[in-house]
Amino acid sequence: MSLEDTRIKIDAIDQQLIRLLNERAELVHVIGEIKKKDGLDIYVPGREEKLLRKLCELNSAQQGLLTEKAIRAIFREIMSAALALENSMKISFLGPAGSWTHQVAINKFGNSVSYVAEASTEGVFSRVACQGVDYGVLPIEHSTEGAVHHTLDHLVDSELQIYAEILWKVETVVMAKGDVASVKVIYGHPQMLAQCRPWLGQCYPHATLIESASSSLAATHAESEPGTAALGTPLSAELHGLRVLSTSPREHATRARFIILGRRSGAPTGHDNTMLMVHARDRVGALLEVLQVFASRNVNVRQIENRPVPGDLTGEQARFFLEISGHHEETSLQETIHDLTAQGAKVKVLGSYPAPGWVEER
Ligand SMILES: O=C(O)C(=O)C[C@]1(C(=O)O)C=C[C@@H](O)C=C1
Repeated sequence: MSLEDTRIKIDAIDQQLIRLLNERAELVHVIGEIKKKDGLDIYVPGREEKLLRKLCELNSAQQGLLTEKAIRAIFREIMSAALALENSMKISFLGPAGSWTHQVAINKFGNSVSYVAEASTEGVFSRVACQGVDYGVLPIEHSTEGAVHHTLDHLVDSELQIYAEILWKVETVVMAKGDVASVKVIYGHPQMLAQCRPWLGQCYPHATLIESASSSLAATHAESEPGTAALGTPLSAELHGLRVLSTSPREHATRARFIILGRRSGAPTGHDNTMLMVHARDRVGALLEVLQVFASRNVNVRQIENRPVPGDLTGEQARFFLEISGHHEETSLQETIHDLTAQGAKVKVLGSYPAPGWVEER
C-alpha cells in the first residue's frame, strides 16, 4: 500500500474514532446528570481501574501493537475529558508546579481538569475542606524515606478521608538548556542527589553536584545559568523549557505512594484497603493486643506505622497507623473496630479506597 493510500485509511479510522468518542461523551453526560441528581461522586477510581484493566486485557487478547502503558495513557485522557464534561473538576496538589505530586496528579486525572498548586500539606487539606477543589493529592510514603508523617498526622485531625491511592514509580530526569557535553554542574534536592549519585557519576563524571533547597529551585538555576542542569520531573522540564537529557535507569527508580484526599470515602468495590488510626495506652504488649484483635477477626493488616502522640509529654500514649485489607463498611472491619474500642483503644477511619494494583509511571 502506498503512503497516500495508507494515510487515507488512517483518516477514515480517525473519523470513526471521533464519532465513537462523541457517542461515548454523550453517555458520560447522561451518567453525570444521574450522579448530580442522586448526589453521587463524579470521580469513581474503582470504576476507572476496572475499566483500564479490562481494556488492557482486551488489547493483549487481540495481540494489539499498543503497549499496556499506551492504552492506559490514551484512556486516562478520554476519562479526564469525561470528568470535565460531568463537572468542572478541580484538583489541588502539594506544589510547586512541576513537583512529583503535580506529575502524579496529572497522570491520574489527565489534562482536561484544572489544578491548583498549594505550598503546604495544610494548604491542600484546607482547600479540599472548604470545597475550593474536589480532591487533593499528597505524598504518603516513599520507598527510601518511609512514611510521609506530615500527611498522616494531618489526617488524624481532619474530617477528610483518603478517597484513592496511587502507586508511583519515581523516575528522575536530568534537564538542561544545552546538551550532555555542556553540563558542568547539576543542581538537585539533597534526597534526589543522594538517590541518583551512582548513575550521575557514570553519565556525568565531570559534573559537580550541588544541593538546592527544592527541585523547583534547581530547575530555575538550570534555566538561567549556562552549563548547568537540574534533577526533577519530566513535567518540570516542560514547564521550565528545558530538555530532558537522561532518565534514571529502571534499577535506580524508587517507589512512592500518594493519596487522593476527598470529603468522604468511596463506596466499596470488593477490592479495597482501609487506613485506620489506633490510639492505645503505651505499655508492654500494646501493639500485640491490637494485632490480636485483627487476627481473631481474620482481618489482614498490610502495613503498620508508629507515631508519637502530639502533646503526650509523658509518653503514655501510642498511636499506630494501620493499613487493612477491606472496606470499613464490611462487617468484619466494623466488628474489629468495635472490639478495639471495647478494649479501650481509640479508633479513627482515615479512609477506604480501591486497592491500587498498578504502579503508574510516565
Ligand atoms: O462510569 C462512570 O461513573 C463515569 O462517570 C464514566 C467514567 C468514564 O469515562 O468511563 C468517567 C469518570 C469516572 O471516574 C469513571 C468512569
